[in-house]
Amino acid sequence: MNNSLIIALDFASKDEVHSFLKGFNGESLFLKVGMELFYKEGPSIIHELKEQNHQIFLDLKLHDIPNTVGSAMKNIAGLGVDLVNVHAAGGIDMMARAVEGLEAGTPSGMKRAKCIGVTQLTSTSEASMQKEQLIKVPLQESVLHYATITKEAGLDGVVCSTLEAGAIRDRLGESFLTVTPGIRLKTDEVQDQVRVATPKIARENGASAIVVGRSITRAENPYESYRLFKSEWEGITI
Ligand SMILES: O=C(O)c1cc(=O)[nH]c(=O)n1[C@@H]1O[C@H](COP(=O)(O)O)[C@@H](O)[C@H]1O
Repeated sequence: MNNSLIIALDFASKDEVHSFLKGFNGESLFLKVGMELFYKEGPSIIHELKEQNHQIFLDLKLHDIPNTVGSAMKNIAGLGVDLVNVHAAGGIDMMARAVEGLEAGTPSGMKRAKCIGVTQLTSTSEASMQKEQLIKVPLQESVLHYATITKEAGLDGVVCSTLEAGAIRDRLGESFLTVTPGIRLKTDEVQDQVRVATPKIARENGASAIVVGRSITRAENPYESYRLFKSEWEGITI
């Protein structure tokens, strides 16, 4: 999990995923399946990707009452994915039930998926958070607070931007995961993201993993783009 580059497979169907992965020559990857793809293809896409030896982050961002999230996680656990997430705003009870559900649903002999809490989405600015969520503290404080209650609930880490990763690490320790989307190369367009940084900054700030979507999936040469992100993330000059 640590030092992973996770590719966000934000595609409309498995056909698009297959043609994307063709360019990677069977390399074992860490792939994120999100709502768009999962709501179209369901569990079959997970089974296929697992058969191809990829690690999987199932990003469904659960946020509901504790009982519903716990039961949903029990079903998700049977899919055998490596990483799942919930919204930390759902609260400590909800997050604790998510982990209980995962534990109850993980088949014996299999490792339970790691569970992380989404703090403030990387598309959220401090101004919009304060105006729309009526959270009247600096954004970093809100993220740190969500991270603290996520740990208290027994989760394995958080989703945050690279800009908060260092402070979370300092407060909650190195083993508490910081999975960071909003990653762009200097020359990339930011699009709908707000709190963005390069893979180099993510590494310098001590992020556990980076999540990269469109800069790789929509690139002219996705494999080339993947190699570029990976080398900057790992600090290797190519
Ligand atoms: O949980 C996530 O993965 C997530 C949380 C967050 O705060 N921001 C965020 O961008 N993501 C996901 O990370 C990916 C980022 O994609 P790109 O902006 O295309 O690189 C998308 O699949 C988002 O759903």
